Amino acid sequence: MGKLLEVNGPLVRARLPQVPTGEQVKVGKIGLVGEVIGREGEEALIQVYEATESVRPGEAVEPLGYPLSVELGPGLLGQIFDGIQRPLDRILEVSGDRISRGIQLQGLDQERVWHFQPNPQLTTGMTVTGGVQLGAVPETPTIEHRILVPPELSGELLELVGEGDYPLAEVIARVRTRDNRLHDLTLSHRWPVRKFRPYRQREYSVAPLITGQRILDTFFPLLKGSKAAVPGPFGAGKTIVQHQIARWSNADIVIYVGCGERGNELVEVLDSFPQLTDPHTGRSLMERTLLVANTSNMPVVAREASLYVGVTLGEYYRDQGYDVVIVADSTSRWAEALREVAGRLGQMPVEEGYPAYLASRLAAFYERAGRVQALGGKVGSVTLIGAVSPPGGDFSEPVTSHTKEIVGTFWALSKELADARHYPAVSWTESFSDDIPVAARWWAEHIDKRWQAERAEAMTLLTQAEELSRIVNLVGPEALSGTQRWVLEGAALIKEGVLQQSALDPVDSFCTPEKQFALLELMLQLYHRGTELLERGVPVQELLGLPILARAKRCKSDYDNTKVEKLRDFAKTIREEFDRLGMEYAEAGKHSE
Ligand SMILES: Nc1ncnc2c1ncn2[C@@H]1O[C@H](COP(=O)(O)OP(=O)(O)OP(=O)(O)O)[C@@H](O)[C@H]1O
Repeated sequence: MGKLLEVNGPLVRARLPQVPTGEQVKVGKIGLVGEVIGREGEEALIQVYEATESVRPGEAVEPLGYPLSVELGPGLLGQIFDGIQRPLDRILEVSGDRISRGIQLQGLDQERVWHFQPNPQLTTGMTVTGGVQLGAVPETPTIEHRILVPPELSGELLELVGEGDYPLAEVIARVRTRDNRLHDLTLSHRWPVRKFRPYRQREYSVAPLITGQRILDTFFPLLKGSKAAVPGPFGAGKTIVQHQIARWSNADIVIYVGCGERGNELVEVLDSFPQLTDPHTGRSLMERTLLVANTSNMPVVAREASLYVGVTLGEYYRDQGYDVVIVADSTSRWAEALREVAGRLGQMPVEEGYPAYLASRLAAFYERAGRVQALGGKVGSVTLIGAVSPPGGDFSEPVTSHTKEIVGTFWALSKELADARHYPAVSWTESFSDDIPVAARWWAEHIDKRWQAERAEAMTLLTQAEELSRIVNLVGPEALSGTQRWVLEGAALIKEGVLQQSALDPVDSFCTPEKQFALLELMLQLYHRGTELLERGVPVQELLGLPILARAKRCKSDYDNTKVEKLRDFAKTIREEFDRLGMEYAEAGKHSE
């Protein structure tokens, strides 16, 4: 037992000899959750994850003997945890609407029994190592939860229970390590949140995460196992983009970490997620989702822990061979927690009050993304998507600019696009993706070989249009040639017919890769046909007046994902209409000769 010496907001100092940095402690009479973050001689510096009012010097501090860690096992999915893995529904049960402090609750339901099926390939006497699958339980109707030997354990398997129903704490296997120590294994184990879970080797990412959002999948793809950031000024649609990813992406497991965004937004997430259906299975989305949400009564520093809790839970499912997507909202609030702690520790502020280690902490966090071969041999991935909320929408501020250096995909939200009600307001000039070459191989193999070329052509059109719009703003549209005006229309077809996509439109909210490509191809085809006619002397006004242009822009909502063939038929109509127009002009030309 240690003794509290000083309380400084969420940081407290205690006399606590021999307790290592990183260890979890209980602080004060009410037993607040804390973590030792530094030591000076006999004294430990402790970060407390609950409000420390009413805690006084002289009270006890109890070391728990293990680092700040999470409990990993079946029953995680469908849960909503607070930033230190306490289930919110049970917190509310225990304390009512006003969450009291110092509640000790385990992350997982200890009473519930799970139907365990042992791995038939294992026999007693065999040597098992970390990651080997002991068996499995059906966690949800769609996710089989694989029970693995904890990463750092290896030894002789002395016993493995038969098929049956077991609660979490019951011993299901016994292992004797080389030093003759016996280890009882249960359906769950603990893992420290700040330590990445080991794997056998990193693998190249090969497939894009399909989010069903065209601006993301077709224009700025993100591979499964990669890292992305979504920076966005206030109100530019960050939340909707993240919801769309959580809802539609083709990951096996989705983890949403709400660290410190405004309370009402979190309530929105907590209310809306449980009502959503998983489009891939038709079942509740919560069956493959897990939420980690800092409650508003937790101090800012707790945000720091919640991100690590989320990523550790993600790595655990990765080790079972699943593709996991983690959406962190927002890393700016997390960085604010770092700043607050650094300030209280009296560390030298470097950029805008952030400590010098901001960039390295951010990098270390994103480093936990990846596609790996797990210790047990299965391949799984963690894809990290961090929202960033730059104050005033200024992307040069430290968190956004460091994050930009770290991530491979950057989905920059633009206030101007949002103001113009162009949604998703992802800017095509400021966003980037390093994953295009690999994604192109996937698109070529699964959808169409021309994907990369068509994507590049659409981007060129958008860039040309951007420059032409500047001219129009300066000297008016009359200054443009017919071809230039047609370029503007080509870009408008891409913007309105492909990029704009309403999350609220039931037909268009999710777009399959097939339909994404069909739409892109349709718009480019229209543009090419028009260009041909312009070259044959058809005036641009004739083309701009064609009703088929407006129809093409509506195709995204007129044809659902099952009607891609019909969409291609519509493309044929366009060809015919343009051919007819071309013929008419040829005829008219002949007559006038
Ligand atoms: N893809 C979309 N489809 C349709 N509407 C959208 C889309 N994205 C954003 N919107 C509109 O923009 C509004 C603001 O979006 P959202 O709440 O996601 O903004 P935000 O950037 O998260 O805000 P904040 O910065 O306050 O967190 C939504 O209520 C919705 O009307």
